[in-house]
Amino acid sequence: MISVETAVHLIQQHLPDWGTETVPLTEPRYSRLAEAISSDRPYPPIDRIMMDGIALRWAAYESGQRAFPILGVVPAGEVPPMLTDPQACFEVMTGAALPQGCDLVIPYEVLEIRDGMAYIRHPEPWSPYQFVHRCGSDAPAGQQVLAAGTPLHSPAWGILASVGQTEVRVQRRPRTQIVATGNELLPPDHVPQPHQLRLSNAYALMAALKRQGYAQVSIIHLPDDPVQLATHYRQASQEYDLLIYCGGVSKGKFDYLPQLWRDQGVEQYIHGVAQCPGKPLWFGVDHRQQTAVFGLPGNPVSSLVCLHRYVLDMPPLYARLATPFAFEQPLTYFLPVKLETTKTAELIAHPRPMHNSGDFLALADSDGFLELPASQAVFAAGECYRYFPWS
Ligand SMILES: Nc1nc2c(c(=O)[nH]1)N[C@H]1C(S)=C(S)[C@@H](COP(=O)(O)OP(=O)(O)OC[C@H]3O[C@@H](n4cnc5c(N)ncnc54)[C@H](O)[C@@H]3O)O[C@H]1N2
Ligand code: MOO
Ligand SMILES: [Mg+2]
Repeated sequence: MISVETAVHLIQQHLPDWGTETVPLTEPRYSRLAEAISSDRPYPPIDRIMMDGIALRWAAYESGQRAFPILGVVPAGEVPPMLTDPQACFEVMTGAALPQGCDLVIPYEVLEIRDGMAYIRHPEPWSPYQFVHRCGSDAPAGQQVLAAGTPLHSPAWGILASVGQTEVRVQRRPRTQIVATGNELLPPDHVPQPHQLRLSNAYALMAALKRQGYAQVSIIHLPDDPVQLATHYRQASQEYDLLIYCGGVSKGKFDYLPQLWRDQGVEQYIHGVAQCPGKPLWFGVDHRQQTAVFGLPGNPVSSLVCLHRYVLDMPPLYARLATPFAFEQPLTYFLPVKLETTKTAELIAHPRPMHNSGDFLALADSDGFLELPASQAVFAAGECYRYFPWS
């Protein structure tokens, strides 16, 4: 059996490149930018007023003048007027452009406004351009503001809107189908017999994928029937870039999938990884239509852990084990944990062990899982390990 590291490497090496796609600003979703974005003009594009108050000449204030006639009021969104009298001022609002001839803003809190005059009641040693966000000080026009590959979190969408990018090229998310297999499974709105269960895994997997920006994800349920599975595969491999099967990949009499995929021409790269849970993991690529096939083991914790470890693009986080843990087998162990963040900026992972990989209720009080390496059997409190948050 191969190691987790080898499995990750094989997947990175053989996963098809699905190219890029254009996403409109009106439908923001998580992916990575496929192009660099530059500022269309200076940022800010004006000398932007940062406090409600008055704008005046610093030289007049510096000379000791404390009473200023008000020439008018300047709201945001208007062409800035000209200060025609160097001894006068304008009332100005946050976000307005600094009137020409002014180089100081004084907030209302230290002023008294009466009979068309502004009186400075609490003078302070202000300097030129105090409370002014200078034109171009954040970025000049034409400067790269988002690099290709940037993860599209909410700030990035705000930046795109600001520079007038109404659509953007992103790394294309594959058209994905989750294929839940098993005669024992029923849709969640059905009442199962004791020997039946609702197909929970598919919904957990779909939720995780959607949060990662996979916009096109569907679920299908198929029985453990080789003819139906093969018919479905032939059609689905034409329609989808990524097929995520769940169940039917181990050693059972009805675990038809690994042989079926091979018969259908899918090149197998992985079957079995030295890990717990998720040992029977399968991965292959149908090179004729660039379709990737993952066979996630059916046990609910196994399928969810494998999705996070091998399919999703997860950030490299590390957390400290709160209490000792032991796992004797020479397998990488994925341990569900509840995360605590301390005021000294440490991530502390409290084990939330499960009874076995079918115990998905144990995940209710977890935030993610730690990856405990196969080379160790005993894991001491305080040791740091890679942490994967649940998507
Ligand atoms: N002789 C061996 N038996 C098993 C081995 C092994 O190495 N040798 N591996 C075990 C491990 S580890 C796992 S994990 C499971 C994986 O099994 P399969 O991928 O073949 O999955 P199934 O047999 O179809 O189902 C396993 C389990 O999960 C439940 N299940 C399946 N799909 C769903 C779903 N969509 N929602 C909820 N629950 C689901 C299913 O009912 C079974 O209880 O094999 C071990 N056996
Ligand atoms: O991988 Mo299985 O998930 O150990 O039960
Ligand atoms: Mg099985």
